[in-house]
Parts: sequence; structure tokens; C-alpha cells
Amino acid sequence: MTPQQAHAIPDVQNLNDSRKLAIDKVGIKSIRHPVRVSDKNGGVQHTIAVFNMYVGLPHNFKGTHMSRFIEIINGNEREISVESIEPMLREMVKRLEAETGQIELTFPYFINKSAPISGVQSLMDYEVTFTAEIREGGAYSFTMKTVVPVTSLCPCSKKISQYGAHNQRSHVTVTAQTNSFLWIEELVQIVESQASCQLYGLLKRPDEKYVTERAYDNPKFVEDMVRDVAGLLNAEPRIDCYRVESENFESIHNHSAYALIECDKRAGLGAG
Ligand SMILES: Nc1nc2c(ncn2[C@@H]2O[C@H](COP(=O)(O)OP(=O)(O)OP(=O)(O)O)[C@@H](O)[C@H]2O)c(=O)[nH]1
Repeated sequence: MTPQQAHAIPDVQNLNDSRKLAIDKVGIKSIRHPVRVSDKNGGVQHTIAVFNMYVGLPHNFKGTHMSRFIEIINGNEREISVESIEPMLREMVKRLEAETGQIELTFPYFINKSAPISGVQSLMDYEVTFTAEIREGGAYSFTMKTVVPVTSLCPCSKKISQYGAHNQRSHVTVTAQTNSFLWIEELVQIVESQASCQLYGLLKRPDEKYVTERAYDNPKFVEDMVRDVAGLLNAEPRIDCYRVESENFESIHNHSAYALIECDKRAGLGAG
């Protein structure tokens, strides 16, 4: 195909659209790509992220130029660093001739943990999502979200029972918009410190005794969990706004218990 022939191919995306309907987000979803993430101990984690990349589309354009998203993600280093996300976002908005844009990447992140009594080490995985966004007017924001699995033990069950209390694994999800750098480990630690007990990859018997008794000594409803985590997020100056959710995969029901607190500290909205 000659350049002239290629030029002759209709550019449908560039056609005008007369429906007067702007599109808030259009782009690509679920593209996997290698990333590297620095960890708090000075190491680097080489992991795989699922990317979503979107721009806003003005009402008068028929379509966005989707190949450019792929050009951008492949135009960077083979293994994308977290530090590259903001420049990639700004390049994307520019190349797609858009006012707004968003890049989300979700990846498994590993934290090395020592068992509470024996000290045996093991990795635990957490699902983490970073979202970089340019909003109307050009304001940039960065949000980090992590799902932290913990143990929750029911205060009611403990109070009313002669012995034992129902307990289960729970997912506490914190989504935090930050105004300066925050390690993933710091967000995880905030959540784990407020759980009936944190989870570990590897536990020997003395450790299992410890986590059993610690959970029993720290009963938490889903309401307790979100309130206690929100209290610490309110006190963290590097977090402007947040959402904390707790879902208990109840061991006595075939459904979950759930609670959420949402707060924009800048506007004094929500908790605190
Ligand atoms: N906007 C839009 N594009 C789509 C859709 N489905 C497929 N495409 C993409 O259209 C792309 C080709 O359009 P462009 O990205 O504009 O390609 P191009 O015109 O050769 O590239 P540019 O010169 O950079 O605009 C392909 O990569 C397809 O993936 C859709 O539903 N909407």
C-alpha cells in the first residue's frame, strides 16, 4: 500500500458528530502490561498491571483514536514505572486532543511479613489500583486504592455466647486521594492495625494461637472497622479524601455484612 493509498483510507473517527452528546470516558480497558513498583524497603517489585486508559470526547467528534492509547503504553519503557504514569497521562491527553483523561492500573503487590510469635517470613499479596486523572480545568489528581484482607470477629456473637464467636475473613478497601507521596505499606498498615487481626501467609502453631486469641480480644463489626480506619485516615495529612469499605464474608450467613464511610476532608464533607 502506498502512502497515498493509506492516506485515502477514510478516517471515520475524525468525522463530525451532530448529536450534541459529549462522552465522559472513552478509550481502552483491560490491557495487561509489565510494571515496576518501588517498595518501602528500598526494593523494586516487577509485576503485571491491568491498565484502563480513557479520555473525554467532545460532542462534535465521532470517535477517539484508540490506536494512540496503545502507542503511548508501548512508547514508554518496556516495564512501566509508577513515576511514568503522570507523564503518560499528560502525553495521552495531548495526543488524543482531549481536555480530560484517566489512567488506572491494577496490580498484585507483595509485602513480606513476619509471623507474630515465630517470626517466620512470608509474602502476602494485596490488590492495588493507582489512578492518575486530569479533570476539567486541568487539575491533576492521584488516587491509590488497596484491598486489605483481614480477620473480623463479631462483638455480638462474642457477647451473647458462652464460648467462641463467629469470625471470618473480611476485605477492607481504602481508596485515598493523596496530596503527597504515601507508601502502599503505610495504607495497608493503617487498615491492619484496626482489624480483629491481620492475616499472614505463613503461621506456625504458636502464631496460630496468637492470631486466634488476638481476634477474640479485638471484636469488630463492619461499622467498627470503617470508623476506626476513618479515624486514622482523618489524621493523615497526606490524604485529602477517602472511601473506606469493609465487607465481612460472614461465616454464619451466605451473604456479607458491609459498611462504607466516604469523606472529602478539604470540604469538611463526610466523617470527622
Ligand atoms: N473510536 C473507536 N475506535 C475503535 C472502535 N473499535 C475499534 N477502534 C479502533 O480504531 C483504531 C484505528 O483508529 P485510529 O486509532 O484513529 O487509527 P489511525 O487513524 O490509523 O491513527 P491516527 O492517525 O493516530 O488517528 C483501531 O486501532 C481500532 O482498535 C470504537 O468502538 N471506537
